Amino acid sequence: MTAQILDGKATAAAIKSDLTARVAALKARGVTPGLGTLLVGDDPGSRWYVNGKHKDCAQVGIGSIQRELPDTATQEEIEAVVRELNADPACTGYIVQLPLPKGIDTNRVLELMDPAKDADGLHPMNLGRLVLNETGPLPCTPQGVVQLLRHHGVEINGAHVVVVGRGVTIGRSIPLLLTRKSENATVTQCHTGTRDLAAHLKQADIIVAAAGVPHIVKPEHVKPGAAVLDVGVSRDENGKIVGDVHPGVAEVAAWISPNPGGVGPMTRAQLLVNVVEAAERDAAAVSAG
Ligand SMILES: Nc1nc(=O)c2c([nH]1)NC[C@@H]1CN(c3ccc(C(=O)N[C@@H](CCC(=O)O)C(=O)O)cc3)C=[N+]21
Repeated sequence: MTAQILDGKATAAAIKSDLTARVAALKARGVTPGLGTLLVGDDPGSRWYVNGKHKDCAQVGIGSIQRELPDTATQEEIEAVVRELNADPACTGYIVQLPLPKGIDTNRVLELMDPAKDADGLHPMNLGRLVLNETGPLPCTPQGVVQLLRHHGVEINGAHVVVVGRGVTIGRSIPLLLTRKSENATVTQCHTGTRDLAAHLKQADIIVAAAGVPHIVKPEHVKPGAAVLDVGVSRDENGKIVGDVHPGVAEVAAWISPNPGGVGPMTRAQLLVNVVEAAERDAAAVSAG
């Protein structure tokens, strides 16, 4: 058996085509969504990601506001730019590219962001809204995983999902999304304190591998017919991506997300969704008010 591909590139393209129409409708009402990014320092990887986000914006008609600071920037200088983005009417949503340089209090920066402009869905207010089943921006990588499964018709309702990892970008919040009534999954969260990871993985209908440990999910861990999502991004000595999922898993699973070409493009698409939905909420409030 060879697994079917959970094609993140194609799914992200479909989402972007839907967004293009919604952005045009917003513009017709006089609202232009604009994504801001704040990049601190010049890590080539971070710069590549940020540039990719602005390319995506150009494709769907979203405006771009690019802010940069040197890696010597102080806490105060970073916070000053955050305040400017909060106040800038052209910036309807933004992200502070992570990680920030050593010595910067990242949580203090993130908490200063206007939650209504939080394109990452990682502001404590928005994570709290998710817990309370209120509407708001959703964390991009977890929502990208959910959309990738939905788009390919993989049954989430009633499925047993095993998440490997408890990092802030996905592991900690994906169980919140998957256990909503609209998804209705049963979730087991595994992490470095888990006693028998292999036994948990073997029970899974869906595996979300987000540990950042190369090839931690091996073919013998996977129940035949499972769906396996590879969220891990490690690099080998040539800079090539090595995921959390061993390539041999494709012979056991029914569905597998390639890496690259799986969850990464979906994360980027969801960022645009958050920006457009925030602008749509604003536009609706203006019409109502
Ligand atoms: N505030 C903030 N928000 C983020 O969302 C955020 C961040 N900081 N810091 C860094 C991580 C990383 N990240 C990725 C997004 C897209 C791909 C992506 O599209 N990857 C492609 C290509 C990968 C390649 O070839 O190098 C793929 O998977 O096909 C990867 C990684 C967002 N991040």
